[in-house]
Amino acid sequence: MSNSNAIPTVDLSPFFTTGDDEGKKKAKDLIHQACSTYGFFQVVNHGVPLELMNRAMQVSKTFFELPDEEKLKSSPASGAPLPAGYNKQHEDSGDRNEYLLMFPPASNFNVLPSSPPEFKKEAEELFSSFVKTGQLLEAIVAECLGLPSDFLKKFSDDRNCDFMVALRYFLATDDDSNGLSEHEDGNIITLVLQDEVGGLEVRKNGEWIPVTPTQGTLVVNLGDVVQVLSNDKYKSATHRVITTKGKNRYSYAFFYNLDGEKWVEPLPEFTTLIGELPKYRRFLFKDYQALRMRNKTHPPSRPEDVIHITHYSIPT
Ligand SMILES: O=C(O)CCC(=O)C(=O)O
Ligand SMILES: [Fe+2]
Repeated sequence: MSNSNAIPTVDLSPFFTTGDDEGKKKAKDLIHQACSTYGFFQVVNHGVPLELMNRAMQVSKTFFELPDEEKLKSSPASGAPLPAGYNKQHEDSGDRNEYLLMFPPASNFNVLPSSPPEFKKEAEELFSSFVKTGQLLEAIVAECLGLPSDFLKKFSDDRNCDFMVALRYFLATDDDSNGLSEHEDGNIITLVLQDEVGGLEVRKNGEWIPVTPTQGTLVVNLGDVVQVLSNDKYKSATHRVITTKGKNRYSYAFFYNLDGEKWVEPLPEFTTLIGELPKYRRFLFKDYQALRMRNKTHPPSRPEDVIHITHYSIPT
């Protein structure tokens, strides 16, 4: 892999001290470059303690290694906006993984495993730590876009909509290595903690670039909401996960998300105020989230019928 294709790693430590304007500028330049082209970067010194990441990864492994009947005790209850609890992908979905989805620790929707006993504590602590990093990144991304640092926070600050998924990917076989099909995330910003197995790939200039795991590093990608608000100035990253023979991949994905009642559309700063036409029509975020859920629960037989953000594109 040539250096020009490496996913940049950004040191966030300047944002945890005062006075390091040079360091902040360097970080923002890197983030701006990555977000303008393909929407993916990695961060170090992001505020999530290494010890916590390791403990959370360990409890996830212990949970997923339990027999199915034990895991199924955490099956989702009905009525939640997303299936909070343990889920195995349908055979026909093509995605070879199982996952446990959770909302913020205080949510009544959560169905967290009682085994291993430490699962709840570690996962909740990881969640809360991810929220803080998400808030920091939200402010940085706003500034990189040339907006006030509290712009996205003012746009939507309902942290009850955030969710986190602990994932286990199955082993690759001779003819199947599809862990998670190529997609873009629908939210604002996603954080991924991956183990040492690898398999996450991002599409850049038509090529799939592996995001090589490094201890202590978090992967960051932008979601569709930022792409729409910025009228395509920043990209929602296209990514996928490839499975590995003989090794399960474990990861946590944290979705810094939007209040479902919010209307999303290109901001005037990226349209009327600079003389550009909007590339998307406005939509209610919960409608988009429901369409995306339907993609998963009732996968269309033809790939071109899967709903992406282009569903709201205005033809030029
Ligand atoms: O497991 C990963 O590394 C990525 C997960 C992901 O892309 C997703 O859940 O949307
Ligand atoms: Fe994703």
